[in-house]
Amino acid sequence: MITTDRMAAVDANAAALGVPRKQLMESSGNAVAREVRAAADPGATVALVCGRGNNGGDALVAARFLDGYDVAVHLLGRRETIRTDIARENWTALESAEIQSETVTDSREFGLGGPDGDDPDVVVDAMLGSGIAGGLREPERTAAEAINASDATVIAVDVPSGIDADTGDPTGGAEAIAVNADRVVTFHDEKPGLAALDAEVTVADIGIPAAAERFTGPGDLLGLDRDPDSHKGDNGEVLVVGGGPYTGAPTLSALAALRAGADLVRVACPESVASAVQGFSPNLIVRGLPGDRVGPAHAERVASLAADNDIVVLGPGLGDGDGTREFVREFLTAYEGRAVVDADALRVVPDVDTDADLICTPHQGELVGMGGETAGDPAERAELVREFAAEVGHTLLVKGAVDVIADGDDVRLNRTGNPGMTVGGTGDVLAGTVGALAAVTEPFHAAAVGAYVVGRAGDAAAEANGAGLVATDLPDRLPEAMRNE
Ligand SMILES: NC(=O)C1=CN([C@@H]2O[C@H](COP(=O)(O)OP(=O)(O)OC[C@H]3O[C@@H](n4cnc5c(N)ncnc54)[C@H](O)[C@@H]3O)[C@@H](O)[C@H]2O)[C@@H](O)CC1
Ligand SMILES: [K+]
Repeated sequence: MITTDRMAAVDANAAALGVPRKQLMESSGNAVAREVRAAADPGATVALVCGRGNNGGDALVAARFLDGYDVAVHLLGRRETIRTDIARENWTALESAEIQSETVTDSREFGLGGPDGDDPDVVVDAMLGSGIAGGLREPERTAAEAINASDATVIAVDVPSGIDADTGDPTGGAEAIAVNADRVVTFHDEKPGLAALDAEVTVADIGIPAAAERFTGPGDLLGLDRDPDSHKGDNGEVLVVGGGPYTGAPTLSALAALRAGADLVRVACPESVASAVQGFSPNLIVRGLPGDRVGPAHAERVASLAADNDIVVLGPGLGDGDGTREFVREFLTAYEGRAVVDADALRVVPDVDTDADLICTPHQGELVGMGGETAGDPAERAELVREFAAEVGHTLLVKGAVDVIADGDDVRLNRTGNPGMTVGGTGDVLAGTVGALAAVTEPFHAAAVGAYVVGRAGDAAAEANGAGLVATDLPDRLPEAMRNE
């Protein structure tokens, strides 16, 4: 099963792997034509009703694969209104090939039949697919009524027009009109909403490489854009809890969280290091905790600070001194929100009883310290991480040459990054980045995107600085790494 949003991400990842959308459209169109051949013998009349998006583009391709059939293409709009270059190129190809095609601009002029007014044997519904928003407008609405009133076998491309592929409900509300399809040929994977429909569903393999789903890619960044109307705080408030023996670690996490898009980043650290942390950047809000180590006496104060933030990043630079583990245990036992847990705080996770939603970011050694297992073979390692995530009941991001992200159900691999990133501090950057992302998206997605963009920032830093790469190079490169291109 794949949702519309995930499908869009996978599609963009496939393009980044060298399989562009136009190539997928060619496969989709071919699959639609095969479905027509399965439904009717050569010589049959086939009306392809095409919208102006890529759903329509799939049927424009199909028309080229239907030699031997009496084909008529109805484009719902003028050529200039076709929304994508690839669909327009396929329209031009049809016109050049002199395949019978007409443009419909006025719904009153829409008719499915040939000159004698008979219904065609097959109608291909390629008006709207995953790009639909709201109920069918004109001329799609009139065309849907005509399709539903005809005796033809109706084959829907990807999803019947007017239906939400994620839910199976009409996009215009319960009573709204949608195409009533006999068959649906959908692409790449089953869609959650199709099973409930009274139609025979075929899933067509369109050549999206499995790696487009298995590995992170630029498509995973889709949907993370800021809402232009958002206010301060809407894009995440992050509390970093750390420091004591180390000052750099919490600072790196906090700066990374800011560069990864958080609106406000607060650092709770021992008073002994508070002014040093503040000295790194005026953009940080620093809250000093009495003493030079974070300990159990601070659990209540940190809990009240945490309540004012969307997410806590727990661990950077905390160390493993007297009382640190007790602090982490006490804090997590009472905390019910979302947190990224890194470094020394990780050891506590497997045996703490918490309602918090955690993203743990261990490297292989820390994973073993938590009680997890690792393996040399990447596929085996991924499966072990998935099983361990299910066991601890949290999201895991296990750092390595290939990072493994798992939440017990899903597993994703990330291969951005480079050996130069084994320098100290890159893990703190990652924890802060994941923290900022987890304030605005789901934990698994946040962990996967975090790994991807920090690796990308590291790759850019390595290109600029070679073996001289240091962790402080990374935060400033995050905004560029998060651009979806
Ligand atoms: N990986 C993928 O996602 C692939 C998608 N493909 C096809 O591309 C389709 C998605 O294409 P698009 O994103 O171009 O979207 P659609 O072709 O579904 O819709 C395109 C346009 O229709 C208009 N529209 C939206 N709601 C409307 C409404 N209620 N009434 C009238 N017009 C409306 C909008 O202007 C929208 O841009 C899929 O359903 C599938 O058929 C395939 O070509 C191959 C791969
Ligand atoms: K459709």
